[in-house]
Amino acid sequence: MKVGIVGAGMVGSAAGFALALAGTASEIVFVDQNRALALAQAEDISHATPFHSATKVTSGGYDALEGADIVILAAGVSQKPGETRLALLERNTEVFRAVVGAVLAVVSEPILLIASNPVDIMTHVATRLSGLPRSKVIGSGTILDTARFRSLIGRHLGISPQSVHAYVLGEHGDSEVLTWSNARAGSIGLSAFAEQVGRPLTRELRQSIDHDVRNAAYRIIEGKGSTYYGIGGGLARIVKAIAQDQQAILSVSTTTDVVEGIENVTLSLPRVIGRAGVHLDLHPDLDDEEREGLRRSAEMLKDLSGKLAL
Ligand SMILES: NC(=O)C1=CN([C@@H]2O[C@H](COP(=O)(O)OP(=O)(O)OC[C@H]3O[C@@H](n4cnc5c(N)ncnc54)[C@H](O)[C@@H]3O)[C@@H](O)[C@H]2O)C=CC1
Ligand SMILES: CC(=O)C(=O)O
Repeated sequence: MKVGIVGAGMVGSAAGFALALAGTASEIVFVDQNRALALAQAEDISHATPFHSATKVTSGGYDALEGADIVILAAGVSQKPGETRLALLERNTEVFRAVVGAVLAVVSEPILLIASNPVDIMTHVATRLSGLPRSKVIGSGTILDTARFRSLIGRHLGISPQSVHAYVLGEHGDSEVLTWSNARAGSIGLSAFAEQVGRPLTRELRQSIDHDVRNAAYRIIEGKGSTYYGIGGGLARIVKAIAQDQQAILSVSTTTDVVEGIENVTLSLPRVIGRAGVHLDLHPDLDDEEREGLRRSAEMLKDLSGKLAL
Protein backbone atom coordinates (compact mmCIF):
# COMPACT_ATOMS: atom_id res chain seq x y z
CA MET A 1 0.00 0.00 0.00
CA LYS A 2 1.27 3.48 -0.92
CA VAL A 3 0.59 6.32 1.53
CA GLY A 4 1.06 10.00 0.68
CA ILE A 5 1.53 12.57 3.44
CA VAL A 6 0.89 16.21 2.56
CA GLY A 7 2.39 18.38 5.29
CA ALA A 8 5.78 17.12 6.42
CA GLY A 9 5.86 19.05 9.70
CA MET A 10 5.61 17.58 13.20
CA VAL A 11 2.35 15.66 12.69
CA GLY A 12 3.06 14.45 9.16
CA SER A 13 6.55 13.27 10.05
CA ALA A 14 5.39 11.56 13.28
CA ALA A 15 2.74 9.68 11.27
CA GLY A 16 5.30 8.74 8.63
CA PHE A 17 7.73 7.55 11.30
CA ALA A 18 5.07 5.40 13.05
CA LEU A 19 3.96 3.94 9.72
CA ALA A 20 7.48 3.21 8.54
CA LEU A 21 8.45 1.44 11.77
CA ALA A 22 5.30 -0.69 11.68
CA GLY A 23 5.90 -1.58 8.03
CA THR A 24 2.20 -1.05 7.28
CA ALA A 25 2.86 0.75 4.00
CA SER A 26 5.16 -0.45 1.24
CA GLU A 27 5.82 3.16 0.26
CA ILE A 28 5.44 6.57 1.96
CA VAL A 29 5.77 9.84 0.03
CA PHE A 30 6.07 13.25 1.72
CA VAL A 31 4.83 16.40 -0.05
CA ASP A 32 5.17 19.89 1.45
CA GLN A 33 5.33 23.44 0.15
CA ASN A 34 8.70 23.38 1.89
CA ARG A 35 10.28 20.81 -0.40
CA ALA A 36 13.57 20.81 1.50
CA LEU A 37 11.68 19.84 4.68
CA ALA A 38 9.85 17.00 2.91
CA LEU A 39 13.13 15.73 1.48
CA ALA A 40 14.86 15.88 4.86
CA GLN A 41 12.02 14.09 6.69
CA ALA A 42 11.98 11.32 4.08
CA GLU A 43 15.72 10.87 4.26
CA ASP A 44 15.81 10.86 8.07
CA ILE A 45 12.91 8.39 8.43
CA SER A 46 14.34 6.14 5.72
CA HIS A 47 17.42 5.72 7.93
CA ALA A 48 15.24 4.21 10.68
CA THR A 49 13.47 1.68 8.47
CA PRO A 50 16.36 -0.80 7.99
CA PHE A 51 16.01 -1.63 11.70
CA HIS A 52 12.31 -2.43 11.39
CA SER A 53 10.80 -2.74 7.92
CA ALA A 54 11.27 -2.48 4.16
CA THR A 55 9.06 0.58 3.72
CA LYS A 56 10.39 2.91 1.01
CA VAL A 57 10.25 6.56 2.14
CA THR A 58 10.56 9.33 -0.45
CA SER A 59 9.44 12.91 -1.15
CA GLY A 60 8.45 14.95 -4.17
CA GLY A 61 5.89 17.27 -5.72
CA TYR A 62 2.20 16.36 -5.96
CA ASP A 63 2.95 14.17 -8.99
CA ALA A 64 4.85 11.83 -6.64
CA LEU A 65 1.47 10.90 -5.07
CA GLU A 66 0.45 8.97 -8.19
CA GLY A 67 -0.85 5.52 -7.18
CA ALA A 68 -1.36 6.45 -3.52
CA ASP A 69 -4.17 4.50 -1.84
CA ILE A 70 -4.35 6.84 1.16
CA VAL A 71 -3.30 10.49 1.40
CA ILE A 72 -2.89 11.96 4.88
CA LEU A 73 -3.51 15.72 5.02
CA ALA A 74 -1.45 17.25 7.84
CA ALA A 75 -0.69 20.59 6.17
CA GLY A 76 -1.45 23.98 7.64
CA VAL A 77 -1.01 25.95 10.81
CA SER A 78 -1.12 24.56 14.34
CA GLN A 79 -2.13 26.09 17.70
CA LYS A 80 0.03 28.47 19.64
CA PRO A 81 -0.06 28.15 23.45
CA GLY A 82 -3.58 28.99 24.68
CA GLU A 83 -5.09 29.08 21.18
CA THR A 84 -8.13 26.85 20.42
CA ARG A 85 -8.28 24.47 17.49
CA LEU A 86 -11.27 26.37 16.10
CA ALA A 87 -9.14 29.53 15.78
CA LEU A 88 -7.24 27.80 12.95
CA LEU A 89 -10.30 27.32 10.76
CA GLU A 90 -9.97 30.15 8.24
CA ARG A 91 -6.24 29.72 7.68
CA ASN A 92 -6.44 25.96 7.23
CA THR A 93 -9.49 26.19 4.97
CA GLU A 94 -7.35 28.33 2.63
CA VAL A 95 -4.58 25.71 2.79
CA PHE A 96 -7.09 22.96 1.94
CA ARG A 97 -8.39 24.93 -1.05
CA ALA A 98 -4.92 24.57 -2.54
CA VAL A 99 -4.06 21.10 -1.31
CA VAL A 100 -7.22 19.02 -1.93
CA GLY A 101 -7.45 19.95 -5.64
CA ALA A 102 -3.73 19.35 -6.14
CA VAL A 103 -4.02 15.85 -4.64
CA LEU A 104 -7.08 14.92 -6.69
CA ALA A 105 -5.44 16.12 -9.89
CA VAL A 106 -3.01 13.22 -9.45
CA VAL A 107 -4.97 10.53 -7.55
CA SER A 108 -8.59 10.22 -8.63
CA GLU A 109 -10.16 8.31 -5.72
CA PRO A 110 -7.85 8.02 -2.72
CA ILE A 111 -8.92 7.70 0.88
CA LEU A 112 -8.21 11.11 2.41
CA LEU A 113 -7.18 10.93 6.06
CA ILE A 114 -7.44 14.36 7.65
CA ALA A 115 -5.32 15.48 10.60
CA SER A 116 -5.21 19.29 10.25
CA ASN A 117 -7.25 21.18 12.85
CA PRO A 118 -10.01 21.89 13.58
CA VAL A 119 -10.11 18.34 12.29
CA ASP A 120 -13.90 17.83 12.16
CA ILE A 121 -14.52 20.96 10.16
CA MET A 122 -11.45 20.35 7.98
CA THR A 123 -12.93 16.89 7.25
CA HIS A 124 -16.18 18.60 6.25
CA VAL A 125 -14.17 21.01 4.06
CA ALA A 126 -12.22 18.17 2.42
CA THR A 127 -15.43 16.20 1.80
CA ARG A 128 -17.04 19.18 0.07
CA LEU A 129 -13.96 20.24 -1.91
CA SER A 130 -13.11 16.71 -3.06
CA GLY A 131 -16.59 15.45 -3.94
CA LEU A 132 -15.41 12.02 -2.69
CA PRO A 133 -17.88 9.70 -0.96
CA ARG A 134 -18.15 10.46 2.78
CA SER A 135 -16.81 7.01 3.58
CA LYS A 136 -13.49 7.93 1.94
CA VAL A 137 -12.84 11.20 3.75
CA ILE A 138 -11.91 10.30 7.31
CA GLY A 139 -10.84 12.72 10.02
CA SER A 140 -8.65 11.41 12.83
CA GLY A 141 -11.35 12.97 15.02
CA THR A 142 -11.34 11.70 18.59
CA ILE A 143 -9.04 8.73 18.00
CA LEU A 144 -6.44 10.60 20.03
CA ASP A 145 -8.84 11.68 22.80
CA THR A 146 -10.06 8.08 23.06
CA ALA A 147 -6.45 6.95 23.49
CA ARG A 148 -5.89 9.58 26.18
CA PHE A 149 -9.11 8.49 27.95
CA ARG A 150 -8.17 4.79 27.85
CA SER A 151 -4.66 5.53 29.01
CA LEU A 152 -5.83 7.41 32.13
CA ILE A 153 -8.51 4.84 32.99
CA GLY A 154 -6.02 1.99 32.50
CA ARG A 155 -3.49 3.71 34.73
CA HIS A 156 -6.06 4.23 37.50
CA LEU A 157 -7.33 0.64 37.34
CA GLY A 158 -3.89 -0.91 36.93
CA ILE A 159 -4.72 -2.56 33.58
CA SER A 160 -3.55 -2.19 30.00
CA PRO A 161 -5.23 0.66 28.09
CA GLN A 162 -5.83 -1.94 25.36
CA SER A 163 -8.19 -3.75 27.76
CA VAL A 164 -10.22 -0.58 28.30
CA HIS A 165 -13.15 -0.16 25.91
CA ALA A 166 -14.21 3.46 26.18
CA TYR A 167 -14.74 6.20 23.62
CA VAL A 168 -14.62 9.97 23.36
CA LEU A 169 -17.23 11.18 20.86
CA GLY A 170 -18.26 14.42 19.13
CA GLU A 171 -15.79 17.20 18.38
CA HIS A 172 -12.02 16.68 18.63
CA GLY A 173 -11.89 19.74 20.82
CA ASP A 174 -13.36 21.57 23.76
CA SER A 175 -16.94 20.21 23.38
CA GLU A 176 -15.93 16.53 23.17
CA VAL A 177 -17.89 13.96 25.20
CA LEU A 178 -16.23 11.30 27.34
CA THR A 179 -18.69 8.41 27.40
CA TRP A 180 -18.43 6.73 30.79
CA SER A 181 -21.82 5.04 30.81
CA ASN A 182 -20.95 2.31 28.29
CA ALA A 183 -17.23 1.97 29.13
CA ARG A 184 -15.88 -1.48 30.00
CA ALA A 185 -12.74 -3.05 31.38
CA GLY A 186 -12.47 -6.33 29.50
CA SER A 187 -16.05 -7.61 29.58
CA ILE A 188 -17.01 -5.91 32.87
CA GLY A 189 -18.71 -2.55 33.26
CA LEU A 190 -16.16 0.06 34.34
CA SER A 191 -17.70 0.93 37.72
CA ALA A 192 -18.13 -2.75 38.68
CA PHE A 193 -14.54 -3.48 37.67
CA ALA A 194 -13.26 -0.49 39.64
CA GLU A 195 -15.12 -1.74 42.75
CA GLN A 196 -13.74 -5.26 42.27
CA VAL A 197 -10.14 -4.05 42.21
CA GLY A 198 -10.70 -1.60 45.05
CA ARG A 199 -10.05 1.52 42.96
CA PRO A 200 -13.47 3.17 42.72
CA LEU A 201 -14.18 5.74 40.05
CA THR A 202 -15.35 8.56 42.28
CA ARG A 203 -17.01 11.67 40.90
CA GLU A 204 -13.81 13.65 41.65
CA LEU A 205 -11.69 11.12 39.78
CA ARG A 206 -13.97 11.19 36.73
CA GLN A 207 -13.85 14.98 36.75
CA SER A 208 -10.08 14.90 36.95
CA ILE A 209 -9.80 12.43 34.03
CA ASP A 210 -12.27 14.51 32.00
CA HIS A 211 -10.18 17.62 32.65
CA ASP A 212 -6.92 15.89 31.77
CA VAL A 213 -8.25 14.43 28.50
CA ARG A 214 -9.98 17.66 27.40
CA ASN A 215 -6.92 19.79 28.18
CA ALA A 216 -4.16 17.42 27.09
CA ALA A 217 -3.31 19.33 23.92
CA TYR A 218 -3.19 22.70 25.71
CA ARG A 219 -0.87 21.23 28.34
CA ILE A 220 1.48 19.60 25.84
CA ILE A 221 1.59 22.68 23.59
CA GLU A 222 2.46 24.81 26.63
CA GLY A 223 5.31 22.44 27.44
CA LYS A 224 6.83 21.69 24.04
CA GLY A 225 5.12 23.80 21.38
CA SER A 226 3.01 21.12 19.66
CA THR A 227 1.64 17.59 19.94
CA TYR A 228 2.61 14.95 17.40
CA TYR A 229 3.57 11.50 18.74
CA GLY A 230 0.03 10.74 19.92
CA ILE A 231 -1.63 11.70 16.67
CA GLY A 232 1.20 10.10 14.66
CA GLY A 233 0.36 6.80 16.38
CA GLY A 234 -3.36 7.36 15.83
CA LEU A 235 -2.98 8.06 12.12
CA ALA A 236 -0.82 4.96 11.72
CA ARG A 237 -3.56 2.92 13.51
CA ILE A 238 -6.21 4.12 11.05
CA VAL A 239 -3.96 3.34 8.06
CA LYS A 240 -3.39 -0.17 9.43
CA ALA A 241 -7.15 -0.76 9.75
CA ILE A 242 -7.55 0.23 6.09
CA ALA A 243 -4.46 -1.56 4.74
CA GLN A 244 -5.36 -4.83 6.46
CA ASP A 245 -9.12 -4.50 5.86
CA GLN A 246 -9.55 -5.05 9.59
CA GLN A 247 -13.15 -3.90 10.11
CA ALA A 248 -11.72 -2.32 13.27
CA ILE A 249 -13.92 -0.08 15.42
CA LEU A 250 -12.24 3.31 15.85
CA SER A 251 -13.60 6.71 16.86
CA VAL A 252 -13.07 8.83 13.75
CA SER A 253 -14.79 11.77 12.11
CA THR A 254 -16.89 11.62 8.95
CA THR A 255 -19.99 13.38 7.74
CA THR A 256 -22.96 11.55 9.27
CA ASP A 257 -26.63 11.63 8.25
CA VAL A 258 -28.06 12.35 11.72
CA VAL A 259 -26.49 12.68 15.17
CA GLU A 260 -28.84 13.47 18.07
CA GLY A 261 -31.24 15.17 15.65
CA ILE A 262 -28.56 17.22 13.85
CA GLU A 263 -28.36 16.36 10.14
CA ASN A 264 -25.25 16.06 7.95
CA VAL A 265 -22.76 16.83 10.64
CA THR A 266 -19.07 15.86 10.68
CA LEU A 267 -17.85 14.53 14.03
CA SER A 268 -16.62 11.39 15.69
CA LEU A 269 -18.61 8.26 16.44
CA PRO A 270 -17.24 4.74 16.70
CA ARG A 271 -17.05 3.46 13.11
CA VAL A 272 -16.11 0.21 11.41
CA ILE A 273 -13.06 0.78 9.19
CA GLY A 274 -11.67 -1.42 6.46
CA ARG A 275 -10.26 -1.37 2.93
CA ALA A 276 -12.96 0.91 1.49
CA GLY A 277 -12.77 3.40 4.37
CA VAL A 278 -15.69 3.76 6.78
CA HIS A 279 -17.99 0.75 6.33
CA LEU A 280 -20.45 1.46 9.13
CA ASP A 281 -21.35 4.18 11.66
CA LEU A 282 -22.17 3.03 15.19
CA HIS A 283 -24.54 4.85 17.56
CA PRO A 284 -23.75 3.63 21.08
CA ASP A 285 -26.21 3.75 23.97
CA LEU A 286 -25.50 6.89 26.01
CA ASP A 287 -26.97 8.32 29.18
CA ASP A 288 -28.97 11.56 29.08
CA GLU A 289 -26.05 13.82 29.98
CA GLU A 290 -23.82 12.28 27.30
CA ARG A 291 -26.56 12.52 24.67
CA GLU A 292 -27.09 16.18 25.48
CA GLY A 293 -23.31 16.78 25.33
CA LEU A 294 -23.13 15.09 21.94
CA ARG A 295 -26.09 17.10 20.67
CA ARG A 296 -24.44 20.37 21.75
CA SER A 297 -21.14 19.35 20.14
CA ALA A 298 -22.94 18.41 16.89
CA GLU A 299 -24.90 21.65 16.89
CA MET A 300 -21.77 23.78 17.33
CA LEU A 301 -19.90 21.95 14.54
CA LYS A 302 -22.88 22.12 12.20
CA ASP A 303 -23.29 25.90 12.79
CA LEU A 304 -19.61 26.60 12.17
CA SER A 305 -19.31 24.48 9.06
CA GLY A 306 -22.54 25.96 7.70
CA LYS A 307 -20.96 29.43 7.77
CA LEU A 308 -18.17 28.43 5.37
CA ALA A 309 -18.54 29.36 1.72
CA LEU A 310 -17.21 26.27 -0.06
N1 LIG B 1 -5.99 15.80 14.59
C1 LIG B 1 -5.22 15.85 15.67
O1 LIG B 1 -5.47 15.14 16.65
C2 LIG B 1 -4.07 16.77 15.67
C3 LIG B 1 -3.98 17.72 14.70
N2 LIG B 1 -2.93 18.58 14.66
C4 LIG B 1 -2.95 19.55 13.58
O2 LIG B 1 -2.12 19.10 12.50
C5 LIG B 1 -1.73 20.23 11.72
C6 LIG B 1 -0.22 20.20 11.49
O3 LIG B 1 0.46 20.40 12.72
P1 LIG B 1 2.07 20.37 12.79
O4 LIG B 1 2.57 19.27 11.96
O5 LIG B 1 2.41 20.47 14.21
O6 LIG B 1 2.41 21.74 12.07
P2 LIG B 1 3.78 22.09 11.33
O7 LIG B 1 3.81 23.57 11.20
O8 LIG B 1 4.92 21.39 11.99
O9 LIG B 1 3.59 21.44 9.88
C7 LIG B 1 2.67 21.91 8.95
C8 LIG B 1 3.27 21.75 7.58
O10 LIG B 1 2.29 22.12 6.61
C9 LIG B 1 2.99 22.69 5.53
N3 LIG B 1 2.08 23.47 4.71
C10 LIG B 1 1.42 24.62 5.05
N4 LIG B 1 0.69 25.04 4.01
C11 LIG B 1 0.87 24.15 3.00
C12 LIG B 1 0.38 24.07 1.67
N5 LIG B 1 -0.45 24.98 1.17
N6 LIG B 1 0.79 23.04 0.92
C13 LIG B 1 1.65 22.11 1.41
N7 LIG B 1 2.16 22.14 2.65
C14 LIG B 1 1.76 23.16 3.44
C15 LIG B 1 4.07 23.54 6.19
O11 LIG B 1 5.13 23.81 5.29
C16 LIG B 1 4.50 22.64 7.34
O12 LIG B 1 5.63 21.84 7.02
C17 LIG B 1 -2.19 21.47 12.52
O13 LIG B 1 -3.40 21.95 11.98
C18 LIG B 1 -2.41 20.91 13.92
O14 LIG B 1 -3.32 21.68 14.67
C19 LIG B 1 -1.93 18.52 15.58
C20 LIG B 1 -1.95 17.56 16.56
C21 LIG B 1 -3.04 16.64 16.72
C1 LIG C 1 -3.30 19.49 18.89
C2 LIG C 1 -4.37 18.53 19.05
O1 LIG C 1 -5.37 18.59 18.38
C3 LIG C 1 -4.25 17.50 20.05
O2 LIG C 1 -3.14 17.15 20.48
O3 LIG C 1 -5.29 17.01 20.52
